[in-house]
Amino acid sequence: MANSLYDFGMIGLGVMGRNLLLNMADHGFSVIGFDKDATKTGALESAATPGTTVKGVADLAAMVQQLERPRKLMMLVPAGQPVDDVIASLLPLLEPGDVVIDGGNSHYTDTLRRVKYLREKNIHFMGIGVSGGEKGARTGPSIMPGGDLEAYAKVKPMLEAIAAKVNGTPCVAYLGKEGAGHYVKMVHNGIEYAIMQLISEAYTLLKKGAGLDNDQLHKVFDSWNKGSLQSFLVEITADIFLQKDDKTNARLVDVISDKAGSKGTGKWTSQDAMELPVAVPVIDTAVAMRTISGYKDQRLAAEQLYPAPDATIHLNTEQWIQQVHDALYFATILSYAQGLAMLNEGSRELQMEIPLPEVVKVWRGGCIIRSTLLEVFTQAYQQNTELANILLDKGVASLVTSVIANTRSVVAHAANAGIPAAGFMSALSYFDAFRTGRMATNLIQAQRDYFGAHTYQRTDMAGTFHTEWEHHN
Ligand SMILES: NC(=O)C1=CN([C@@H]2O[C@H](COP(=O)(O)OP(=O)(O)OC[C@H]3O[C@@H](n4cnc5c(N)ncnc54)[C@H](OP(=O)(O)O)[C@@H]3O)[C@@H](O)[C@H]2O)C=CC1
Ligand SMILES: O=C(CO)[C@H](O)[C@H](O)COP(=O)(O)O
Repeated sequence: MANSLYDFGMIGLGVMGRNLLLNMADHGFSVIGFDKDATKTGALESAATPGTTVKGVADLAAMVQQLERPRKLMMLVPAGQPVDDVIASLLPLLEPGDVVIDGGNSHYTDTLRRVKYLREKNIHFMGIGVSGGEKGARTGPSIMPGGDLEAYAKVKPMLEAIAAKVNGTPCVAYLGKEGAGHYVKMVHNGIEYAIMQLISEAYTLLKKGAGLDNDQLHKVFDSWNKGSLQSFLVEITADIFLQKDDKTNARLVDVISDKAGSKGTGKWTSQDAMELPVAVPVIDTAVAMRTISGYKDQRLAAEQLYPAPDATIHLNTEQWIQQVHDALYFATILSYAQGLAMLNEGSRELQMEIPLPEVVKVWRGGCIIRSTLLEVFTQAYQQNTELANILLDKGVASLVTSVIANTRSVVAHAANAGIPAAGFMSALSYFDAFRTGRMATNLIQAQRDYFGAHTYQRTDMAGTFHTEWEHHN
């Protein structure tokens, strides 16, 4: 491409950066990518679709000089210090009006700080959440932009071109002010943690409770993926059970260590939810379970100390599979409900103006939490754009009601059989509290007033009251 300038630049040619850039090229944009590792710039060029314009360079200044003005650049580097390092290296090379996008999983408070810092230098900075993993980035991710509307207008045609499509509609929309894009992506990941935890519980309930082997588990999850549980995570779970290990004759899932890692977005969701406050106990539980998974030595020691009850579920296998299906459906709805309630409250508290009807539409395709349920929620928000919690929608309520009895049965059986199912239990407990008009928390308020003169409100008259409680023994 002698003498011509490139439409778009990418910094960081790892899993996401390389694939997103190739996706842009496939949609007719001329692109240039920078990575300090020359093997990655070479790999970028050799992976390009013939006929597309893709260049890889190991010199940041050379990349910036070859971009069309105003420049449009994205970085896909690890969150935290690397993002600040890239900004510091870029700043002397940029001009007022240039657009810099952070497409990684940055914490929204870092994004707020960077937006402010770069605004002072007349550089547009946008935090954009991208979901879909390696394959999604290459063929159509879900994209969650937030921040500067003027900058968004400049990159909107490109983002709409590369995003996943659902019925022809691109899975990208402007999702609010300042750090909103990264806030929405953080909560997306919190919901992702929750649903992954629930699927792992369904797996253990079927495996330990009913003795299903990997082929049977594949069939169950595959059939679930053809019905009301249809989703990306259920689909890949079905695949996982069939994968053979190339080092042994075993199925790969059986030789993978049970320590689950994390990069922090689930934990941030829990932390920020506590801060607001808004209750997201299924997400909290999912984060905690990954933490407990790391206590391998302690768990092995405890296994010797505390013999497990008989884990067999004494129900007809087909009946048990149906009950676990229903419990997974129930708790998945609860996971979305908690995440969306957090977005509602976070948007209000932080004045981000996040449009929830758009969020659920953007999540319908391309992202890790895409599922047929997002269509249900899209309809719910069409009925009421101000819905504080999707559990208050009548359509959602009828779906939840249809599976509640089986969910209660699964939770009771899991408790009796000693099979850990904290996600299901937590979803059910949240639901039972949420649908209770008068909880037992009047007693907590009485205790607070008893020991700390924290006062209380009454059910029968307005005002704030304190009692000198009598000590009765
Ligand atoms: N993988 C996934 O499924 C998803 C990841 N994300 C997020 O996207 C971002 C990128 O992730 P991913 O592509 O998986 O990560 P990778 O580790 O595959 O790639 C990161 C790239 O960033 C480069 N890099 C690291 N530090 C710097 C630096 N200081 N300056 C310049 N370049 C740097 C690395 O270069 P080098 O190796 O040459 O040092 C590498 O090419 C992260 O924030 C991640 O959380 C978002 C959605 C999905
Ligand atoms: O953003 C993503 C998916 O949406 C990334 O894959 C992220 O790394 C997942 O989180 P974790 O690594 O903590 O499981």
